[in-house]
Amino acid sequence: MRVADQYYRTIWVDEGQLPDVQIIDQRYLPHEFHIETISSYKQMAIAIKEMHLRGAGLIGVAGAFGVYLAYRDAFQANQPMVFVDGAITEILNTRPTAVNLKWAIDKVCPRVASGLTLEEKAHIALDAAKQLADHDAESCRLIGLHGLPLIEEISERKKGGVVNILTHCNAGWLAFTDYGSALSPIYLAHRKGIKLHVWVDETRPRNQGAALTTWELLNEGVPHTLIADNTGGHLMQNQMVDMVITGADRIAANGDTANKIGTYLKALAAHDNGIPFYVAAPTSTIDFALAEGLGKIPIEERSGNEVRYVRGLYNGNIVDMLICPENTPAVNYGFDITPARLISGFITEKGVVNNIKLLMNLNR
Ligand SMILES: CSC[C@H]1O[C@H](OP(=O)(O)O)[C@H](O)[C@@H]1O
Repeated sequence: MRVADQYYRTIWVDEGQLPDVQIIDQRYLPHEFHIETISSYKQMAIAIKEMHLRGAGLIGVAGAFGVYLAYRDAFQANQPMVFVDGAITEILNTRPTAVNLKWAIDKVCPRVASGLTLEEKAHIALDAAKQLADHDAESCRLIGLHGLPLIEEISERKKGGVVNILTHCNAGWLAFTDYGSALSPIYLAHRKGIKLHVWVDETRPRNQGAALTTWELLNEGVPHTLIADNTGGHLMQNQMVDMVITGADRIAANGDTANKIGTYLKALAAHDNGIPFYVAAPTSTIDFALAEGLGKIPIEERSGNEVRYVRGLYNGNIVDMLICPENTPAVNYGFDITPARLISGFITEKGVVNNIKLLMNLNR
């Protein structure tokens, strides 16, 4: 994506022998644009856990680069393989819900054959991580292509009138290496001249919608309006939403989908109002080993401080403001499960599918 006339991916390495990893540090957006240099696996594990970067696809790619850094750390400090194994387990445990993390690490690790030096292993892991980053970006580009006809169809039905799309959290460019999942078809439709408007859920507690999705849409010139999380139902009852597109962090084999907390309520409201509800995700987000999602997909619980405080700009400084009495107990479930029956279809890099059988076929 272009930011201030320069093209960026969300994660990359510069030229050179076994380079550091660069990421866009999302904690400061939309107010400041920071790039963080990641120089060790430990730093990468912290970046994933503390959400310097986030979004299922990007978490996966970052995990892959974390494996590379673990080999590089071991090579540079002359550590045994047990160090690398421990590092990989640590990276795997940073965020439990997005299955892309395991998917990516499972892709990189078998590529590193035993019998090689640690330096050679680091080079192989680096190449594998770079390939996964390219794969992630290409998958998202294809999600855009496959999702586009769904928007075009509504536009045609409305005789070129504005297509109103509601989205939750940030499933855009920032959540992947490039393009995004839910936002990818929206960007493509906008570039093709289709009139559209996006309702952006603020997405408490961390406000990925308010902070990140609005920033992305503004950058791309896509008309949008920020709404409080509780507004969607009212908009849907009043014919102000034509479709909902969200991302996903893990899709079970029956189609049950984990996504940012609050997604389920949007799906219920969409169902009640006959509004199509699509989940856009690469097939790396499908957990084919998990028969169903309800009660089975691990739900990340984060610090209650993310609920007690809200981050914002005050007098030119980024500050966290307490919004309740100090020490008020707060619970912070990061995700909820939307049952498959509420989902109209899945927009993947292999096409749009709406039933379990077709979803399973994508694994071939
Ligand atoms: C890959 S879709 C983006 C996805 O990421 C969000 O979670 P988080 O910001 O906690 O990483 C959310 O569920 C979005 O839909």
